[in-house]
Amino acid sequence: QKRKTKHYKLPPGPKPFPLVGNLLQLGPTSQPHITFTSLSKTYGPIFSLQLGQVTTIVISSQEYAKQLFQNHDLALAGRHEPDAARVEAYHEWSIAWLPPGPRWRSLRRICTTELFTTQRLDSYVSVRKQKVQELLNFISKAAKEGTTVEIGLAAFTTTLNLLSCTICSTDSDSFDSGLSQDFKKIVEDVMATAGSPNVSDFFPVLTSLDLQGARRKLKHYNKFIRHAFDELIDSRIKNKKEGSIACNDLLDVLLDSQFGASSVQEHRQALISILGDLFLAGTETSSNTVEWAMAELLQNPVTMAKLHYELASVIGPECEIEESNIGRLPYLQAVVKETLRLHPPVPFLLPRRAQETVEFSGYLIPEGAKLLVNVWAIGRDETTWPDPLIFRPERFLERDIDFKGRDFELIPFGAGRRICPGMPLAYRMVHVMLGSLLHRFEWKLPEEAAKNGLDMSEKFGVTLAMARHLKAIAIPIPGLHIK
Ligand code: HEM
Repeated sequence: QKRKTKHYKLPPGPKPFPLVGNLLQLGPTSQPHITFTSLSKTYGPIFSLQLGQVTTIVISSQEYAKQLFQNHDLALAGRHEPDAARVEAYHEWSIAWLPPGPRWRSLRRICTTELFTTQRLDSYVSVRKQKVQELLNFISKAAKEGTTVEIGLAAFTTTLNLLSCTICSTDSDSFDSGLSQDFKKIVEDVMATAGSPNVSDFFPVLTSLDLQGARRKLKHYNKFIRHAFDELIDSRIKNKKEGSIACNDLLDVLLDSQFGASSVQEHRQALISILGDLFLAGTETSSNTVEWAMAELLQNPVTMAKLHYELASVIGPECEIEESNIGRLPYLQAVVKETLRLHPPVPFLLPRRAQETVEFSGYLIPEGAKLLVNVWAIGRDETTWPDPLIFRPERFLERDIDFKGRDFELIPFGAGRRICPGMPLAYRMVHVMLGSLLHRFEWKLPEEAAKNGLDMSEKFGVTLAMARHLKAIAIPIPGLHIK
């Protein structure tokens, strides 16, 4: 390999200093997606950085993303898991952080065949419908009482319930218990901690010092998460022993599979990591999408009116939006795509590791290098998107572009073998939640936000959240009555 690639060089980038590499030039950045986008304007759509001991290659254009997924997907499909993901060996059974070996394949296969097939997802449609109805009832109550709705939290609670009834046939929370608020805080903090630049990741020799306290924080959160899943698993095992009717859901399948675990403890560790992956990866991403979409709609009344019109004419006042209706709502789909373009919930695809040295479009990607795909930059690239900063869903009515991993200018779920396996469920949840909020209610901003403008700043982590959570006032649409 070395002989074959000796004529190639790393992609261009700022000259590194000894030992620290380019770390000092980057400065303390709390928004790496923005910093890296401006670097791409200087060094081009593929550039390299030496971040401490780690050679890092950053891709910021659809052309290079296409190269990656079409020509080098396997060689570059390893993961550069952050040190934070290694706490209590979480990464050893995590679909998100495992390298693409037999263990990753078997865990991913179980999830895709037992959870995300159309047939499996269809079998839980009516339970999910019930959960969306609870969301509408909650908002209806807030509208009657004249209180503002924290959109992200309402969407998060619903997502949590939609996921838990699909994965383990249980309700996680009701709207007034406060549990989902605690869980949301934990997921937000885990995402921010795992995604933030960490000295331990740049200098693996310093890992044991945990200079930024990331391990300590994650240990604390793990305790809460582990406790919640332990309770869930123990109660299912007890029910099974007592002869209760099998739920035949993913949790039953996971309990019955060994997937190579060599002891009871290891099996439990595997269950915690898999459930952790699904709940952590599935909640914030989906609820943030609804929150960003609502924030954009509230600032674009004409777009909101068009969406109201589509929902009123296609669904009508008597019916609720169902998952099977999504295909008949092209404007709703365009609004979701436009939201995912401007506000990709995962701004960088999860960091990849070169499993071997690769010649990549005339450049060298050395074995072990870290590869980042800046989805945020690709969605705002002015050579692809006219007026990229304007929220204009119509662009997706004019061009046939989808986010399923074939159109590399829109890859909020990634592409290739590591594409998000939860996409089919996220697709249903996000469209139905957003569509229902708009079908049943008019929305306005509280006075202060209406006067001063909405704060659209971002909080960076593995996921990209609104730094100030969106609050809005719901007004029931006349003539529509929530049951
Ligand atoms: C709008 C919602 C969502 C978005 C935008 C999203 C996006 C992503 C992205 C960008 C990745 C990384 C892909 C890569 O590195 O190439 C990913 C991975 C993953 N997502 Fe999602 N996701 C969403 C919802 C969900 C849901 C609902 C679930 C499950 C319940 C889920 C489970 C996962 C898992 C397990 C992985 C790791 C896959 C692997 O590394 O093999 N996601 N997601």
